[in-house]
Amino acid sequence: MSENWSPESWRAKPIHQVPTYPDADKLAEVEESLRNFPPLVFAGEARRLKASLADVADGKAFLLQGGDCAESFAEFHANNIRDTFRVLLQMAVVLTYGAAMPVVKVGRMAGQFAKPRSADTETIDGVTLPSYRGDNVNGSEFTAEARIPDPLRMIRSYNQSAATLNLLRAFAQGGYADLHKVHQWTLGCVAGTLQAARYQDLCDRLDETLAFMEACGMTSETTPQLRETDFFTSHEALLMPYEQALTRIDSTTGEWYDCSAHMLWIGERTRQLDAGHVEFLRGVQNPLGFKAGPTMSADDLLRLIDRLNPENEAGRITVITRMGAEKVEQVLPGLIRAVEREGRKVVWSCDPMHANTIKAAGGYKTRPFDAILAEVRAFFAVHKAEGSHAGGVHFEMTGQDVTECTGGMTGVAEADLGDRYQTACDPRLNATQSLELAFLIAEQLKDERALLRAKAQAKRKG
Ligand SMILES: O=C[C@H](O)[C@H](O)COP(=O)(O)O
Ligand SMILES: C=C(OP(=O)(O)O)C(=O)O
Repeated sequence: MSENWSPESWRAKPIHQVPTYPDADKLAEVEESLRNFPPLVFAGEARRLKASLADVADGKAFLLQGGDCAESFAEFHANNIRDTFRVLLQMAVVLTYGAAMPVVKVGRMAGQFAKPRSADTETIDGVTLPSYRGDNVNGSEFTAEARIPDPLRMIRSYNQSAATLNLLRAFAQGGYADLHKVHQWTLGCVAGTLQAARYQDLCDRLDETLAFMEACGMTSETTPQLRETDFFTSHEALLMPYEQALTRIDSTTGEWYDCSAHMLWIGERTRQLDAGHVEFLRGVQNPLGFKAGPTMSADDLLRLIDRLNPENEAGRITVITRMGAEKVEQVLPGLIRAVEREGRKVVWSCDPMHANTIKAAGGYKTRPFDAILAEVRAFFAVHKAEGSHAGGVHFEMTGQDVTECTGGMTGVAEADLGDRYQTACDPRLNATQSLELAFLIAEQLKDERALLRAKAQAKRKG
C-alpha cells in the first residue's frame, strides 16, 4: 500500500485540467452513484496486463495501443466499436508476423471520454465560451449551455463504457478474433488498396501455417490462443471525480485498483510531480502510462518513474514519448540513457500523433501522415542506436473511413479534410492509414529481430 495515500488524497493537491462543476450537490450525488456501481474491470485482469507489459519491458513482446481521440455519445454504435477493434486486430496480426513476438493489444476505448485542452476557452466569431473537454464533462456544441460541465455525463460515460467493454469482451473471446477469420477483418473501405493486397498476402501465408498446425493437431478447439485473444482497455485518467469513484480494494490482494480501465495514463499536461493526477495514480496498482513530450528532462523522468513505481516493478510503467518528428533524435537518447543507467524497468512506447498536429488551410486540425511516419522511424532508429527495445506504439485511430489526417498511400489531401472529418477533438488515422503504419512498424521490428539474432550469434561464437 502506498504511503500516506488514499483514493482522495489527490484532493489536497493542485489539480489541472479538471472542471469546476457549478452544482456541487449534483456532483456529490453522481460520485455516490458511481461508487455503488459495479467495477468495469477486475483487478486480476489489470495484473495480467501488467505481466504482459513486463514482457514488453523485457524485450519479449510489443505493445499496440490505439483507438479514439475521444469517444463520444453521438458515435456510440456497435459497428464503430467492431470496426476499430477489427483494425486493431489486423494491425496486431501484421505486427506479430513481423516481430515474431506477442503483441499486447490495448484499446483507447471503453472510457476515453475526457480531454485536456491547451486553452480554457474557445472563441468563434467574437463569441468566447469554455472549451469542450470531452463528452463526460460538457457538450461539443458551441453554445453556452452545452459547455457547462454536467456531472450526469459521467453516468452516461460509465454506461457507455460498460456496454463497449461487454462487446469488446465478446469480440475478443467469443470467436470473432479467431485467427482462422483473418480474411474477414478487412473493412470495405480498405478493399482495393495496396494495404489490402499486402494484408491479403499475409493472410494467405497465415492460412498455410494454420493448415500445417491443424495437421499437427492444433485447431481452434484444441488451442485457445488461436480462437481468442486478450484485449485490454485504457484511457487518460483525467477526470478525477470519476476515477476516484471507480477505485476499489481488490479482495484478493487488499490493494487499490482503479476499475474504470485496465491501464490508465497521465497526459502531458497533467504530469506535474506534486499535482493531483500523479498523487492519485501512484496509489492504484494498475499498469500506468505517462506521456513524455519534448520538454521532459532526464531528471524529471526519473523522478516521475520513482514516484509512480518506487519498487521498480516491471510492467507498471509505460513511457509514451510524443516529441514531434524532428525532436526525437535530440531528446530521446538522453532519456533512454538515464533510465538504463539507473536500472529502471519501463516500456518505451511511441505516440507519433500528439506533437505532430498542425492547422490546415481550411482551419481543420490535422496530422500529416509523413510526420507521423517520421516520428515512428526516428523512435525505432534511436532505440536501435541505444540498444534498447522500441516497445510499443500509441495511436489515435478509428475503423471509420474518415479524412482527418492528410497523406498516406490513399492520399488524403488538405482539400479532402472536410469530406469526412468526424472527430470530436483531434484527427485520427483511418483504417487504411493505420494498416499502412502497421506494415512500416513490422519492418522496423523485423530489423530489430535480425539485429538481436546477429548479436546472439556473435555472443555464442565469441
Ligand atoms: O488529444 C489531446 C488534447 O486534448 C488535444 O490535443 C488538445 O487540443 P487543443 O490544443 O486543441 O486544446
Ligand atoms: C491528450 C493526449 O495526449 P497528450 O497528453 O500527449 O497531449 C491524448 O493522448 O489524448
